[in-house]
Amino acid sequence: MTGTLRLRAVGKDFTRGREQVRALEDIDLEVARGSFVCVVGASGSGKSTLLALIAGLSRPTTGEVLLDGIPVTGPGPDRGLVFQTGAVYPWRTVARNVAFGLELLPLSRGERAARVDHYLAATGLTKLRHALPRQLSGGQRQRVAIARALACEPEVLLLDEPFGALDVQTKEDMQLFIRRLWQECGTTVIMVTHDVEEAVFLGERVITLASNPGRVAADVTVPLPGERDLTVKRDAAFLGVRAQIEDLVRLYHHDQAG
Ligand SMILES: Nc1ncnc2c1ncn2[C@@H]1O[C@H](COP(=O)(O)OP(=O)(O)OP(=O)(O)O)[C@@H](O)[C@H]1O
Repeated sequence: MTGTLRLRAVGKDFTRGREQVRALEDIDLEVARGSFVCVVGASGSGKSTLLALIAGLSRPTTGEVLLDGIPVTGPGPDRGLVFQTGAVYPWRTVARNVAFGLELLPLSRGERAARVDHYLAATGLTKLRHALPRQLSGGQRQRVAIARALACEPEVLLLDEPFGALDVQTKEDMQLFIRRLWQECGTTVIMVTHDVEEAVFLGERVITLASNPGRVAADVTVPLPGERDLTVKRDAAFLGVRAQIEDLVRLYHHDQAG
């Protein structure tokens, strides 16, 4: 089906010394174009492995990943990836960081400059365009990484704990920022986080992974309106889903420990 990301019976094994580790098993997932899906689960449940497979940085041992019906065989500009920290080039200015991925695309100089300007404005970084990453706060640096990924206008934006290293206040600012950006850009977003509150606030769907091997334990649709501000975190519906998913993460974590 067009516009959709599909994982079909995806499994991933790693070898660690003489041991075989099954990081993911039998993952079947369909993510519609333009949706916002969060992935939670205990440490080691395979969240980062799942993103790496979708990004094409790693190949599945079994099954396949399909974007618009075409198998993913490597990284590509149709999938942008942002990590927790440090994914900006320290020697490049903000604007040149945002331009980085565009240098590999068949765009004219004018088109490239217009894209950089557009995504600097969308991420509130226009005034900082000549700054170097070391002159920025952690939140600003993450916005540069997100702007750089979005500038390639990917079909899917993959975020791996992008706000995990930020203080609570900055994190909430970034949560509002990424939701607004998602609504403006219409890109599909798949975000891995440890933080269930964050997952419920941001996601239309929250997928919980179980560990050992990593597999889909639950796929919960978040019953909240599209327009959300931070006060929604105090609503009964929000607190109910949050508790439900926290229980699932705990259950499947204990499952693994036991
Ligand atoms: N390159 C690798 N070689 C061997 N084992 C690996 C490799 N990458 C991941 N693993 C194993 O696969 C499993 C899943 O790891 P992964 O990093 O995807 O989990 P995660 O849910 O993202 O964890 P965390 O929340 O701690 O980041 C773990 O058991 C991990 O040790």
